[in-house]
Amino acid sequence: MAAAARSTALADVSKRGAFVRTVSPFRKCVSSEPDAKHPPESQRYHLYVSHACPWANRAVIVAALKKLSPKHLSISVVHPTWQRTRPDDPEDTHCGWAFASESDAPFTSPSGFGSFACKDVVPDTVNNCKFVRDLYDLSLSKLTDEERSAFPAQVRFTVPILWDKKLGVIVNNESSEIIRMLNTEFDNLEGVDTSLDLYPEAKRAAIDEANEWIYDGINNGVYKCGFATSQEAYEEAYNNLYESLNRLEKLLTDSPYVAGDTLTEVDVRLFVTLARFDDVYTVYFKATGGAIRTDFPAILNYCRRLCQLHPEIAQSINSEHIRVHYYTSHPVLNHYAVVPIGRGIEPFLSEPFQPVPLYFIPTR
Ligand SMILES: N[C@@H](CCC(=O)N[C@@H](CS)C(=O)NCC(=O)O)C(=O)O
Repeated sequence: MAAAARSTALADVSKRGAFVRTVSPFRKCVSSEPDAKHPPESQRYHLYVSHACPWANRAVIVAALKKLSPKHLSISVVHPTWQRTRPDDPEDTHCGWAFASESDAPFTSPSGFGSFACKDVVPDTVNNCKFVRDLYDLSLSKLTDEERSAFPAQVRFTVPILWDKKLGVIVNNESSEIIRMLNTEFDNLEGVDTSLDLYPEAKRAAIDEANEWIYDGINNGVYKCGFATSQEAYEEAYNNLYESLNRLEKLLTDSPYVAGDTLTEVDVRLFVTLARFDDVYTVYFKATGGAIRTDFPAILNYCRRLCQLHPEIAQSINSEHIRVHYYTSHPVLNHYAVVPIGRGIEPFLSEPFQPVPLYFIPTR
């Protein structure tokens, strides 16, 4: 059965060494339509996230911007360092996200190195699980035979997860869909910011178009660089990444947000990758062609605008979890779990942002 699949995204590599992301299998929706299986209700749903994970960071930002969390939506935050998820079974070497309490002893890396504090973590008070994998097992055990047969053979135990506390199942584990639900489906609950629409009708075509090249070149593009297992696949991903960043630099020289003059979901989806770029992707994922704070002034200016005008975005960044996770969780990439000293993006965001167009180019 699907729950038996025990590897992680690092194993998702094609014959020619290119990273190919596995499709998220839980794709139900919270919906305000009559008779919906998962109707919007205050405190019915729970978000499982990692502060290190860019995909989960999207959900944390949208929940905060819409004023859904913590009043209507509760959240658990895993420890940044992956652990053996079946430590008593020598045959089962899967490593993945683990829950912890702040009072727990520090974790070591899966290869047994380092000491990483249980700081800024929130345990699983909904299901009392020790590992994110356990949540998938719980939810998979409730599938009907028909549903199970439609499930992929390989299930990755990923975050974010949107969990239905009433039915005891995962609703959805795909961040791009979770943020759309958070954006609209809870708007009837008290105190939710209904004036904020991150996917407005009039901008949908522009948002969809930008999401596509930004996902391929940048969000998933950094992973294609970092998880490639052949020179050819890495170089292809690298070229695509820097072509996309140059395209973005040009766009943001003239535009305050990616899709014009207001914040939309494309900015949230993009920012979470930019926030990890300099401390992690330039080193760990071999993105050596330029860093945001030194080589992309318009992108840096845009990050400042996002964080200063939308403080929920700035508050969602946890540079320590980010660094600790990447450098300690994949022994195959960094066996000794030595974490490079990082400066974090935060100190670079406080300088006032400039209006656009960023550069005045005289016509003669
Ligand atoms: N397409 C998913 C991707 C989520 C994802 O890959 N999350 C990573 C963390 S950055 C994860 O949980 N990986 C666990 C694993 O690969 O086993 C989404 O956008 O929600």
